[in-house]
Amino acid sequence: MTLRADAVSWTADGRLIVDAVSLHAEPGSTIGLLGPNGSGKSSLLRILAGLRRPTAGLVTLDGAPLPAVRRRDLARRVAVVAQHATTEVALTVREVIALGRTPHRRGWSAPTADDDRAVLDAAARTGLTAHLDQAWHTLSGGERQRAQIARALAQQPRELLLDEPTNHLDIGAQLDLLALVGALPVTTVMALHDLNLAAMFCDRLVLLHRGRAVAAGTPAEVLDADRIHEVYGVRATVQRDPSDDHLTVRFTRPGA
Ligand SMILES: Nc1ncnc2c1ncn2[C@@H]1O[C@H](COP(=O)(O)OP(=O)(O)OP(=O)(O)O)[C@@H](O)[C@H]1O
Repeated sequence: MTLRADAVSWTADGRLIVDAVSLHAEPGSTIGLLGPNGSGKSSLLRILAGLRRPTAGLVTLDGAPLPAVRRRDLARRVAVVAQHATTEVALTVREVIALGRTPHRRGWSAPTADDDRAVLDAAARTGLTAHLDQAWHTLSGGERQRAQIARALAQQPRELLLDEPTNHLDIGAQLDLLALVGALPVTTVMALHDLNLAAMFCDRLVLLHRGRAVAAGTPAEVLDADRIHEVYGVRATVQRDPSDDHLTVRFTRPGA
C-alpha cells in the first residue's frame, strides 16, 4: 500500500473543484492524471501532497490518514514538483538540488557524504552535472524544470508528485525525463497534457473532467475516442500498434 485517496472532494469559494475522486497508487507504479485545463489535476495533486485538506474524503499514506503523518516523515517520503516551481533567492543549481535533502538533515548540521552523493546523483540523472555551479535564475526553462526534478530526486522519496513535469522540455528531454521517472523505484502520480506520452509511460491513468474522475484504468481502458471527444471536445482516433501494444492518439484537425 502507498498513497491512496478515497472519495476526496475539495471546495474553494463555494465551488466544487475536486469531486469525490478516488486514486489507489500501487507501489512503484506511474499514474497519469489527465484532463483539460481547470479540470482539477493540480488541486488533486496538492491534496495528495497534504498541502490542501480535502473538504470530504480521506488521503492515506501506508494506511495512515495524512493529517496523522508527522510533517517530517511526509516531507521525507513525498516529493512534489509544482507546475511553476520557482525560487526567489539567488541560489546555484547545486543549492537548489540540495534543498531536497532538507527533510533528511538535522537542524543546521553540515551536509553529510550521503547528502552530497544524493545531490550529485540527482544532477547526473537529470543531465545537470555541468550546471551545478550555475545560478538557478540563469538556467533555461527546460533546465529549470530539470533542476526541480533533480531536487525531488535528491530527496530520495518513495512517492513523487509531478505537475506537468514535461513543461518547457523539448521532445527528447520529455522522453528522457518520463523514461527516468518510469524507471525510478518510486510511486509517481503526475499531471500530463500529452495523451500520447501518458499512454507511453503510465501504468494507469485517471481522467478528470470538471473535478470528477470520469475514467480510471490502463491507458487502453481510459483512452477511448468517444471519451476524448466528450471530455476535450476534439475528435481523435486511437490506434494500437500490434507489434508492441503501444497506443497512439491521432487528433483530427478542427473543421476537417
Ligand atoms: N484556491 C482556489 N480558489 C478558487 N478556485 C481555485 C483555487 N485553486 C484552483 N481553483 C480553480 O479550480 C479549478 C481547477 O484548477 P486546477 O489548477 O486544479 O486545474 P488543472 O486541471 O491543474 O488545470 P491546468 O491544466 O490548467 O493546469 C480551476 O477552475 C481553478 O480556477
